[in-house]
Amino acid sequence: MKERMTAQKLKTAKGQTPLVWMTAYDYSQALLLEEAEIDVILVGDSVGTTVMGYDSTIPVTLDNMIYHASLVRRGAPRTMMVVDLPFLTYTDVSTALKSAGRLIQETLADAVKLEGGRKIIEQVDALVRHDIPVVGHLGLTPQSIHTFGGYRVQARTGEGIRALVDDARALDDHGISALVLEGIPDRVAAYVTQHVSVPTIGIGAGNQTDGQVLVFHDGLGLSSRYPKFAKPFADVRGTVLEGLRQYRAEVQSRSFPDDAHSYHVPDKEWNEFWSHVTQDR
Ligand SMILES: Nc1nc(=O)c2c([nH]1)NC[C@@H]1CN(c3ccc(C(=O)N[C@@H](CCC(=O)O)C(=O)O)cc3)CN21
Ligand SMILES: CC(C)C(=O)C(=O)O
Ligand SMILES: [Mg+2]
Repeated sequence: MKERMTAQKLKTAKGQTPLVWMTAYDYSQALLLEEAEIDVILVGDSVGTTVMGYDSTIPVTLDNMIYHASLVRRGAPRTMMVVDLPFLTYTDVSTALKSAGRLIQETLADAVKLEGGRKIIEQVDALVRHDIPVVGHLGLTPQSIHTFGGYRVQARTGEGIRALVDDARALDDHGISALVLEGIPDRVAAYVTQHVSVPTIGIGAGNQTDGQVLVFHDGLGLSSRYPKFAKPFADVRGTVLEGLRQYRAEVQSRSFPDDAHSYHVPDKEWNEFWSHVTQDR
């Protein structure tokens, strides 16, 4: 049996075999990820786009995250679980402590993830001081979609790269356990990886980070639209559609259910019933 990942062990995993993270949002997905020995499960606020049908992560609430994280925890009791703090739930130190406290206590999450760098450094510092492991998230941070004006690759200018590196250093100095780098050029992610002490986890950040994270639906071919960085490693959508078409055809042709999928009564019992029916007439 694989040894369980922890916030402490993450730091010693830097520079070793790349870490494998994936998102999950419910019990059945979590069962699969634990069986596949995925290192870390992220309950992402991408639940908003993948499961809830919103256009962005902005409408996702803390109660939504607590609900989904508690389902995931039941399916993967032995896998490290990181949970996203959603939009506007960490605007100041007291709000961040209250939100993260609920997540940790009500879902048994191992760590929380917050988007941003220096502008949320006080919140990060308070969480770490109160013994709540924190994962950082920089680059294309989807909760800032309205500021970015869309899902745009970040840190593409000299000034943008400098700001990202300064944010990464600030988070590292304040005790984060890992850093997600999303939607940035590969060389920038490689540079940040070499200049922080914690493992970097990339998504659309090239292959020189200390690990990768992928949205469940994107990684397994369940999405209808894919960001450029997403690669489906299975065709679950195609397999599901094939099964649904077969089900429909077999119901319509009465080939399902067959004898093997039906319940039966012995002739003797049926005949007894039938004799009473005919007697009563
Ligand atoms: N299914 C899914 N996968 C994700 O990775 C994901 C979500 N949903 N929802 C929340 C955020 C939103 N994310 C996204 C969504 C779209 C792009 C996208 O379309 N990017 C452009 C880049 C444009 C540019 O070059 O600046 C692309 O073409 O891939 C990127 C990240 C990442 N997260
Ligand atoms: C894509 C990952 C990093 C995320 O934050 C999410 O799934 O919400
Ligand atoms: Mg997220």
